[in-house]
Amino acid sequence: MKIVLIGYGKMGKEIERLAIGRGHQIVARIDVDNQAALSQLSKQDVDVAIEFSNPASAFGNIMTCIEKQIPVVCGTTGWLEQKAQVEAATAKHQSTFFYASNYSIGVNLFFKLNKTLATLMAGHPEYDIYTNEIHHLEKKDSPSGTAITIAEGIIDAYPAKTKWVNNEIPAANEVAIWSQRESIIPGTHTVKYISKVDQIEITHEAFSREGFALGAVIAAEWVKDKKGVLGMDDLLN
Ligand SMILES: NC(=O)C1=CN([C@@H]2O[C@H](COP(=O)(O)OP(=O)(O)OC[C@H]3O[C@@H](n4cnc5c(N)ncnc54)[C@H](OP(=O)(O)O)[C@@H]3O)[C@@H](O)[C@H]2O)C=CC1
Ligand SMILES: O=C(O)C1=N[C@H](C(=O)O)C[C@H](O)C1
Repeated sequence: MKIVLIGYGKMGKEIERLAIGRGHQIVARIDVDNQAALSQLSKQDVDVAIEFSNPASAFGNIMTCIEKQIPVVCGTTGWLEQKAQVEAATAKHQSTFFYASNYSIGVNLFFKLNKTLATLMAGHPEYDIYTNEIHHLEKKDSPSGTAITIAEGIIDAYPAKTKWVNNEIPAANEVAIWSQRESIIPGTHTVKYISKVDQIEITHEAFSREGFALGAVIAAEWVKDKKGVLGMDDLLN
């Protein structure tokens, strides 16, 4: 498979290592110093683009791919207020857009566990809900995309909660996400239910970026001949 990497930072380099190991070819690496190279590519040059850049540049990069009908697998977080525009453009250009806030298989299992736990706990208001994410000091967005997905999962399953807040004391209808930036931590997410007498806690801790990168390459292999707006639920089910 011919892959273009958009964003050649920590994730771009890890994806390159795993993609080459699985027999794929990297035909271009687009980063901040050669952004124009993306507009010169056509769908004949590339099977799929994998986009891990930053919150400010993701939308433009994705739209360029969609307009060229290059299938794009995006992992960049912190830009999702523009996702509806991307979905409309995908339909208009009969193109392909795959998105996940987290490509790790373990985290996607954790998302399911989180929803099941929230369903159980919805009948036990004596427990307060607490969620926490810890990431390395270079992370640009807060809260993490994964933490937002976790909070949305709780809101779906726990009728008394209708919105999330970040790093502020929550009102009764709010899920608090507490964000922490520390050292080189690849990504740790915790959900706790705390009562006066005990607590229930689930945590996913990534030991490296390998799980994220492998999931993105598997998504690229799966999506290359598909059309429409897709995500991890489509891939894993
Ligand atoms: N969904 C998932 O599973 C995961 C998502 N992520 C997300 O992926 C994104 C990237 O993470 P990470 O690799 O750690 O970040 P890095 O900062 O290490 O890499 C991002 C790279 O993109 C470059 N860049 C900046 N502007 C552009 C542009 N216009 N076009 C192309 N590249 C550009 C940056 O250059 P410069 O540094 O010079 O600005 C940098 O080299 C983040 O949003 C992060 O939250 C991360 C891990 C897993
Ligand atoms: O920036 C990161 O590093 C990560 N970002 C994603 C997020 O915001 O959830 C996924 C992972 O936690 C690593």
